[in-house]
Amino acid sequence: MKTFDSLFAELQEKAASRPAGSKTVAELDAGVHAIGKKIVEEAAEVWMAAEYESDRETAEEISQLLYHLQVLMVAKGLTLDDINTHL
Ligand SMILES: N=c1c2ncn([C@@H]3O[C@H](COP(=O)(O)OP(=O)(O)OP(=O)(O)O)[C@@H](O)[C@H]3O)c2ncn1[C@@H]1O[C@H](COP(=O)(O)O)[C@@H](O)[C@H]1O
Repeated sequence: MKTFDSLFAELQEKAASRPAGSKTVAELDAGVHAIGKKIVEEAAEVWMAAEYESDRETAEEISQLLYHLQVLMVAKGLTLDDINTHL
């Protein structure tokens, strides 16, 4: 099963190799402003799912929020250690 760390490694590799059809590459090319908007949108979807939808749907929305946060980390050149040091 994919984990937070393994997904991050995959996204870093996608950013470096830039394969055709990658949503991550498209999002990185859209820039930090667009990624930030996506994070806010996904955060709202997490909130709404937690209040009104099932646990499975909430978990799915959380996974999408984590994905978009990781894309922002890659866009900014942040590493997992940069984040982990603040946990
Ligand atoms: N985990 C994810 C993931 N989670 C969310 N998303 C993106 O988030 C979108 C879902 O957002 P929404 O639910 O808001 O759907 P939407 O608004 O209709 O989507 P958009 O119109 O915004 O594209 C999807 O379309 C994906 O673009 C993800 N895109 C990719 N991954 C994983 O990232 C890795 C690299 O993916 P690629 O870069 O596409 O190869 C792979 O392991 C993928 O499984």
